[in-house]
Amino acid sequence: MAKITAGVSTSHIPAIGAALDNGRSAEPYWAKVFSGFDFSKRWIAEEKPDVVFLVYNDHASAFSLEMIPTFAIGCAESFKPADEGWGPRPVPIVQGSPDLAWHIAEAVIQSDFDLTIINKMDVDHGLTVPLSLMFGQPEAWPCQVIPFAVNVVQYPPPSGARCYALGKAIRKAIESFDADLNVQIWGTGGMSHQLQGPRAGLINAKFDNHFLDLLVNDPEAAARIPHVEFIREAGSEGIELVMWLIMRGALADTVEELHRFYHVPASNTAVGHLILKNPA
Ligand SMILES: O=C(O)c1ccc(O)c(O)c1
Repeated sequence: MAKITAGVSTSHIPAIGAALDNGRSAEPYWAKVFSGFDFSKRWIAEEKPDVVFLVYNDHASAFSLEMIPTFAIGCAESFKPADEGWGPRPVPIVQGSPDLAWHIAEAVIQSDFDLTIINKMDVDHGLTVPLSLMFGQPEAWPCQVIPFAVNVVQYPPPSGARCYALGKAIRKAIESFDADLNVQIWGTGGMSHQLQGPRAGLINAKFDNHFLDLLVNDPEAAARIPHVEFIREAGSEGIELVMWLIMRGALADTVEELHRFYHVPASNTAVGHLILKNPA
């Protein structure tokens, strides 16, 4: 059977992708950001996941105000990097995992979570920046990826509790897939940031670190945080942290924290990163 061996969370700031793509990652400002992923790159090279189930949000690249799925699963054979206004990122095409994705869609929809099935989609920085942070700049991404897009852009986003429960349904679905696959689940976005209005630039390190602690050790409490608290404490885009709850819901109640990194600033946000190992 397929197994979820680990969860990874990371912010997905577009300027990180631009720093890598434009050869600026050694500059002192960016070197500090990338240093938080040195352990992670060594770790994942040994772990060699077959598939990453990657929870992220689209930034009006594949979707728009014309179409806003709350939860959308990518079932295609492959996904091209999106053109976000300055040409597609020079990163490999993402290879999907259609058989597993369709199995998850069937199991999760029949567990009463209504997913939108996506058979054609370009993927933006929300998905490609986490891949770059974890794998660097390879010729081809070393594993298959199932993109799982969550609406955290247009009100109303799903609650943290709903996301946490969805993670549990995703875990059941993956672990009932009859193939010997090493699967990781990643939750991306966050941490505190607000990109517009009088509070633009808001960073709340105390809230972010408390959220990291809760996510690892008391995920039920993290799942009870209401939208208004995320937005008040972590800024309007801090709501992206509900995506980390999908990742956490898909792991065991007790996990081992293998790695943690927290750094301010990267562009307008705090960078948070966790690697959580599922018990064997
Ligand atoms: O400019 C920024 O800091 C920033 C951060 C995260 C995002 O997802 C984004 O679209 C922009």
